Amino acid sequence: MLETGAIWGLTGTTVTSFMFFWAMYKQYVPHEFRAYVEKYFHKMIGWISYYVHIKFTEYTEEGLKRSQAYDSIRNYLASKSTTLAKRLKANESKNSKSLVFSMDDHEEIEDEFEGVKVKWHSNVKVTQPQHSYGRSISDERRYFTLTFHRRHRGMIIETYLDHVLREGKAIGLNKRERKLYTNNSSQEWYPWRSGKWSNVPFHHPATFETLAMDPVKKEGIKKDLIKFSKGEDYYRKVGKPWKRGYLLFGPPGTGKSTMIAAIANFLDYDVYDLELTTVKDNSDLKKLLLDTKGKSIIVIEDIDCSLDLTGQRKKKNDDDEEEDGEEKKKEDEKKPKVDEKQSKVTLSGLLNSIDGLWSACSGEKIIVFTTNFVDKLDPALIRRGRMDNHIEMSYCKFEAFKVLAKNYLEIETHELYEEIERRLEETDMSPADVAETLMPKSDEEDADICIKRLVKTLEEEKEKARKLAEEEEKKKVAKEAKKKKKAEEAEEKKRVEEEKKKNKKAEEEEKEEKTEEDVKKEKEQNGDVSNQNGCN
Ligand SMILES: Nc1ncnc2c1ncn2[C@@H]1O[C@H](COP(=O)(O)OP(=O)(O)OP(=O)(O)O)[C@@H](O)[C@H]1O
Ligand SMILES: [Mg+2]
Repeated sequence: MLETGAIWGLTGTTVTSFMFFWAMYKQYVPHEFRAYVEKYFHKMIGWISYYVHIKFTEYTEEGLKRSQAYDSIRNYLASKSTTLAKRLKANESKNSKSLVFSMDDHEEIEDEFEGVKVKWHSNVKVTQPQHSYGRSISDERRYFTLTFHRRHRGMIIETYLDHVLREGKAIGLNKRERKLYTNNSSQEWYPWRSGKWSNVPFHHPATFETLAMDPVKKEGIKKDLIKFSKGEDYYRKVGKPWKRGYLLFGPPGTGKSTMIAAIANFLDYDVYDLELTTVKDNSDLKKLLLDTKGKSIIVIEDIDCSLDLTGQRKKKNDDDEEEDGEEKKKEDEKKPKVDEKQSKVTLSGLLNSIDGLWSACSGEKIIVFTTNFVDKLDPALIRRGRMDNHIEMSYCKFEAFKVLAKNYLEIETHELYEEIERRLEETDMSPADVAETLMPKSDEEDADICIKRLVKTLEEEKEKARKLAEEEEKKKVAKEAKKKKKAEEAEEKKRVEEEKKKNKKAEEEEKEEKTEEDVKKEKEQNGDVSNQNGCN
């Protein structure tokens, strides 16, 4: 019998030799040849092994779309790994108050279901490094492998996997930390990363309760959202993809972005903030949208500025527009220009991405466009069916003011409310400006001071608006006078031209008459001469 020392010695030698050969293999066998060897090695193992392996990759469809099955499995395994795995990964939780553990890369855990044991292995494959601007960066592709005895194949595929996916999804929904995604703008540095999202936790405090707008309109929107979020069967029945488009339009500071945050909080959805100007082309846009999950809001802010999506503008057929031509040109020059080199997304590309065939992938989605200038948009972009619900966010009126006063000052009534109501009807002030005026600027400022400040501001705003209107009126009158003068000058010019023409014609006719008379006289003279000659 071998002694313990001898066994350790033997084992040590075997391990050392193995490590030596492994290092030699890795160093000297070329990469292509290794892939070849590994392929046949796996084939051989398959012939003799009793075990079945199933691979679940992080991205599906040629790496275009994040796999929901992978995410569910990760959640399921994370719930098991705290007790079963030896190596864990720790991340901060939702509120950064505690830690969340998950299975580390290259770690293995065993699970048991209905008396059957299976093994899960987490893998990561690092792609060949890509070189850009002198940097060498590689991409990591993760996947899980499930291993089980082949005699349980039926049960595992039909029952166990269903159980894992269902549990994982439920855990995911429970623990879900909502995210705000934004598309990567660093394509120049990492070109292969274009078409990908990066994210941060979404903690916007806006809710429908704090949103200042007409309560009837607000209720309507809430009902619409609830109907949509519960409408899976209905959408299937009518044969429509489960998505809904919202167009939010109105002047700056009227709460369009705040409304998006309120919708996200109301439905518990993620937000994908799509910056169109950094999307390379239509195909990149498709990739990005394919990589979005269900229960999400896809937002394109200031769609009129994002790209030249205004389609055919109104044809100029108006005198006024001709007059304004130069002013408009100047204004256009002032506007920031979209970098055409950077983004080649077209209107048709965007339309296709909103409701092309593949846009119906991966669950319910809300698409929101915001704009300050709804008239500038191509009608095709905002037609019902694409943008189903058009919501105007307007200047602050009394109902909206009451919400703001309640939020900012915690008051529901005040003796100046009537005056404020009247003044708000007379003045166009955005909720953002009203909110800023209402906000106490120091501990000494109470509700009364803030309300009085608002009344004063409204008065000033009214005066400002009056002066502006006067100036506008003056400009209009000057413009009219200029137009009239121009028309009169043109009329005068026309009259002079016609007069000239008339005179010229008269002169010519006179000349012609004279010539005829001369000819006649000449003839007569000639006749006289010949008669005299004849007589002689
Ligand atoms: N309707 C509103 N209810 C509550 N707060 C509002 C409302 N509108 C504006 N605000 C306040 O004003 C700020 C600016 O509003 P927001 O960014 O939503 O305006 P916007 O319409 O998106 O403007 P822009 O057109 O410039 O993007 C918000 O942070 C919020 O505090
Ligand atoms: Mg905004």
